Amino acid sequence: MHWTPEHAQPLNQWPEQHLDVSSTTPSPAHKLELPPGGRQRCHYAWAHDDISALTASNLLKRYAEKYSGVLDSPYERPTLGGYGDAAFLNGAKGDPEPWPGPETPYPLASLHEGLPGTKSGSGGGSGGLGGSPVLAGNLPEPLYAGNACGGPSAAPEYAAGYGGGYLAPGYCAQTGAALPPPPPAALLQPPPPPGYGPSGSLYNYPAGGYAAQPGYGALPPPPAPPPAPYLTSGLAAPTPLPTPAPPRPSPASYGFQGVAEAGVSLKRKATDEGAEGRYRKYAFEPAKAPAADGASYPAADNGECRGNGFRAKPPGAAEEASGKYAGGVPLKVLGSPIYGPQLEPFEKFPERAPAPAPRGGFAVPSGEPPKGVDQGALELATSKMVDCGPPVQWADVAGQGALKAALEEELVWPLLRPPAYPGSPRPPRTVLLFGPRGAGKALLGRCLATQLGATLLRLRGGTLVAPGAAEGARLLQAAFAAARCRPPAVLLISELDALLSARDDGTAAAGALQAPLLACLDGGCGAGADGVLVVGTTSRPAALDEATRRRFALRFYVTLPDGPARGQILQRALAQQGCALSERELAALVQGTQGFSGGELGQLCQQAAAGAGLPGLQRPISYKDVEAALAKVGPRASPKDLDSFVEWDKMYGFGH
Ligand SMILES: Nc1ncnc2c1ncn2[C@@H]1O[C@H](COP(=O)(O)OP(=O)(O)OP(=O)(O)O)[C@@H](O)[C@H]1O
Ligand SMILES: [Mg+2]
Repeated sequence: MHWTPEHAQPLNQWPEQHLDVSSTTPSPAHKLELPPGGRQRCHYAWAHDDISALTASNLLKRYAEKYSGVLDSPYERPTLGGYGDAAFLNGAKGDPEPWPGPETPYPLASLHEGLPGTKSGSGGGSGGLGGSPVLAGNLPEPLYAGNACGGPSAAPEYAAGYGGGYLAPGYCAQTGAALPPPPPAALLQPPPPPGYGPSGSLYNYPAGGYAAQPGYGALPPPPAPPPAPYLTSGLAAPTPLPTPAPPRPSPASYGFQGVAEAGVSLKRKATDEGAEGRYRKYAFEPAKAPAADGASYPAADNGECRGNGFRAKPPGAAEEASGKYAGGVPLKVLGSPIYGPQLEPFEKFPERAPAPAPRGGFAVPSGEPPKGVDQGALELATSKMVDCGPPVQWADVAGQGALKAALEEELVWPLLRPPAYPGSPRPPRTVLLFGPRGAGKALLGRCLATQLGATLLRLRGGTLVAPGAAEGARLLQAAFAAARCRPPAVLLISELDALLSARDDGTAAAGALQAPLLACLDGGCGAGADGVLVVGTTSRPAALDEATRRRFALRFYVTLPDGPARGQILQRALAQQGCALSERELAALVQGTQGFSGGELGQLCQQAAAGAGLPGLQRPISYKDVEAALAKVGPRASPKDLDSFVEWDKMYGFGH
């Protein structure tokens, strides 16, 4: 029999049409056995016990010819998802269990294997990853086992059926004596075509997933086809190999599979520096503008004060940034380059570009001035509390990778995303950041405002307490009202503890502001106050009573910077002073500043500058100046303090 065009059926049709391998008519008994809808099985069963060895041998030949036709036809590699519909195993579609016939069904795998573009022991045209036992052997176990075939792995079946003899054991039991002697083992297990073999780059999937596929385009042109020893009649092998599947876009998420499979929380995977992929954006980037604590920022509310990156680019900002940091010490501990989009706002957006429309659950239609709020206090709050500082990106915060990831995942994304379904839980509107002084709590609050595209309003507990309880309460209410007027808004209340309990300085109003604060938190962040996020910060979390604590839906510990983060903060701070230390000096400095907060590191550099006579610009800061400053500036948080933060975090914090 020769191949004719009719043999060139698409792969997805041949099981229907060519699995009917019976050369005999089914007996009535067989017809009786027909299970409903089990046509495939029955065809197979007829062939099972009716055909002779000779017929089987002919069939083998015939199949080989048909395959040669199939191989000439255009080949399309189905996607993995296609397995669901085309799952065949031992001729039984969609049935993971072997056919329960009286004898073992013919394992057609012995015919199919080694043929590119066919699926072992199956039809359905699924010549995908699991189709070839050669490939299957290279697949990581979970991937292959997870396909829709659901049956026993093809590789063992192949070995048993194919390696054990030319025909399947089930068949040999009947008429084995009549069969010709099996060909040599080398012929029975032909070498796989190039690209399909264990070392082929095309399907040689690493255990870790799909990372870094070189792409099909990089493959060399397929060489001459291998001989076809599996064709007993000596038929010529199909000349061209099937055209390799078109380049498959390698999804970025593939690289992440390993992490997910490891069963580790993604946010914990956010290593601080040098993190690849998605967390790369958390890598520290020298600031484009001094990120001083907010008090120094102009308070004018000219409509450009959203910390969202849409402010006008200051003239020469880019040049200044590059020039300023060009002389910086190249530091090995520095993270990988910042994630692209995070860098863009300054450079890309035109002057006075409109602020992005509030999105998701953080959106409110309008900022109507709330009734009953003192108009004077509202104006005061608006003019004095709105922070017009530069935007702070995640990369502007050195270290704190896990915390940044947690804030983004548990706060920013839920606030920005629209609710998944009506009635889905409201995203949190309050977050407490606690930790040693200068650890970067306020910096993170500003960063949150930037990420949310929100107006930032800042107030300090100490400032509210100073003028007395009544005035403090009035300002507090005005601040919440001003935030509600300008949604989306982030209201950053530093030194929260000052409002709650008597302090060492014996301020009279301390404690008296607790009730107004709770009322504002309930009203300002309750059901009717969409579009406002309250960020409270404190270095004395133990001063918070339960009522206040409960008002903050999320509570995160802001730790002191670790070594690499200290190096980054120091390098930036020193670069701002025109100082470039050698790598060795910087490493020594990092070592010597253990326990310093970010704020204290900034003070250290200022002290060094003062020692060098700056800003009189007598000479650049040297390592000796910094060393001398170390004698004057030291860490304030004691190990005992740090322990108490850890304890409080364990009891009331959310961990990260
Ligand atoms: N991780 C950091 N990366 C870069 N700069 C930092 C970091 N942590 C702190 N700083 C800098 O240290 C200074 C103090 O930070 P910040 O005001 O955010 O600390 P804080 O935790 O709010 O302190 P406090 O408890 O006194 O209010 C700021 O200039 C800030 O830019
Ligand atoms: Mg602060």
